[in-house]
Amino acid sequence: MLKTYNYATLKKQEIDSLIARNTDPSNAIQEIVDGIIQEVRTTGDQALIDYAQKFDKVALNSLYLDADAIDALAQTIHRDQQRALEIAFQNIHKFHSTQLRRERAVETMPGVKCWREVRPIEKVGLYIPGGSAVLPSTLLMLGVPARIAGCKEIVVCSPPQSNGQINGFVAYCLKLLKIDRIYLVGGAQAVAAMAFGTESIPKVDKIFGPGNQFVTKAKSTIQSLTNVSIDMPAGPSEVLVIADETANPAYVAADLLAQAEHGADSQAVLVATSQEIIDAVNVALAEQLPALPRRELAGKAIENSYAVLAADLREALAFSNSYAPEHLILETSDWERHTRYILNAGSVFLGHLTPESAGDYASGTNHTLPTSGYARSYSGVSVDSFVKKVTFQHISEVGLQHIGSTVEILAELEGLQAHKNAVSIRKS
Ligand SMILES: NC(=O)c1ccc[n+]([C@@H]2O[C@H](COP(=O)([O-])OP(=O)(O)OC[C@H]3O[C@@H](n4cnc5c(N)ncnc54)[C@H](O)[C@@H]3O)[C@@H](O)[C@H]2O)c1
Ligand SMILES: N[C@H](CO)Cc1c[nH]c[nH+]1
Ligand SMILES: [Zn+2]
Repeated sequence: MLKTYNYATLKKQEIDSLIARNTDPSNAIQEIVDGIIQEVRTTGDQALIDYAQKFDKVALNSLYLDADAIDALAQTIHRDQQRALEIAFQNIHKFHSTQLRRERAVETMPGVKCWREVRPIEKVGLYIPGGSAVLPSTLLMLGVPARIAGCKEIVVCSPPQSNGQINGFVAYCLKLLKIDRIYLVGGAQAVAAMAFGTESIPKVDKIFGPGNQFVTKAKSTIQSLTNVSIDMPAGPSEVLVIADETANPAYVAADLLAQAEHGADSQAVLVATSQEIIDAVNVALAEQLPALPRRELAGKAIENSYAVLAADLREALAFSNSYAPEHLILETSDWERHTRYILNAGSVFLGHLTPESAGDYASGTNHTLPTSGYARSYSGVSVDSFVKKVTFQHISEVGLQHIGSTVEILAELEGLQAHKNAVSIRKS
């Protein structure tokens, strides 16, 4: 049952506390993660083997699986499952391949030509979650844009299963992506291994992928310790559903539960334009929850979530913009008039027949998205995340005549004589 707040009577402080999530007020997660990073830096592979034993309850013989092992595992899945993964792969590929666009060169002054060229990030590390559920779909969401961008080295880490293997679905996705090795390492230790390198695991330039609070904290921490960057903070899943009187309460409840089942720390927020809708969704939640295999996790997430009563869709969107959800669902027939008011959201799902699960798996958009309010400033993963854009310029003799004195004056007013000389010497 979702606890209800009335938007009209909420004070700023109350809104601030409602929209806060996954904070680490006592620094407990930071301390654990700092310890893990330190251990991986000093003892490398041995730390990874020890943590696999401690957290994943596996005694690893090898830290990775190679092409033969991946081939064998990929063959264990059914043809219809292979086909579903292939369709997801193709749709993600179709959507992401439009993202690599060439920009035109610009002549800012006669003879002064500037342009940008796209270059792939050479070495990328992909983290595929595997704690409470193994997510082969995440491998497609990260691997497809990495391949389109042309990244040379793709390092993949995922926690080992209890038999020291990965599942056949992950193996099949590796084959679709033509990746022939996977490291059996999870959690903060996987992030540390890819950030610093170990005897077995290569150091990368950028680390991608979602994960629990340990993974997310490790990603934010390694940025201050290395020159390795990250895609974004992509932590426990969250959804905010806006529903008006046209919404089907059963659909709304199903969408809330779909994200709630990721884990107890997921959030599923309902913003509705009447108390009747909230009541009907609560009834639907009570009907649907008991039938779910992951009802315990989903139930805990629903307990940690809430509903907000808004006067109308504009007010509902005002709350949503403050919350900045990873996923925003507009369960209203009137969505077209309102999309322009959406300012902060990772990925948006419009109308009654667009379940968020479609974006999680197969419609084509990426499911690696900013959480915890970071949708205010970060985009989800795309091909852009895997490339840099390098600027170039060329100045001709005519160009130097046009721009030369401007640069000389600006260098002089900053008191940088050598900068001025670099122009003057070419003019004389
Ligand atoms: N934002 C996104 O784009 C997005 C996408 C997919 C999934 N997700 C989220 O990713 C998360 C995946 O989490 P998960 O736990 O299932 O898998 P995970 O792979 O992120 O974490 C599992 C690992 O966590 C480590 N760990 C577990 N308990 C620990 C402890 N007490 N101390 C230190 N390390 C510990 C272990 O090494 C374990 O291998 C979920 O919260 C899901 O909602 C987010
Ligand atoms: N909803 C998750 C992102 O928060 C992605 C996912 C993978 N599998 C199922 N769902
Ligand atoms: Zn999901």
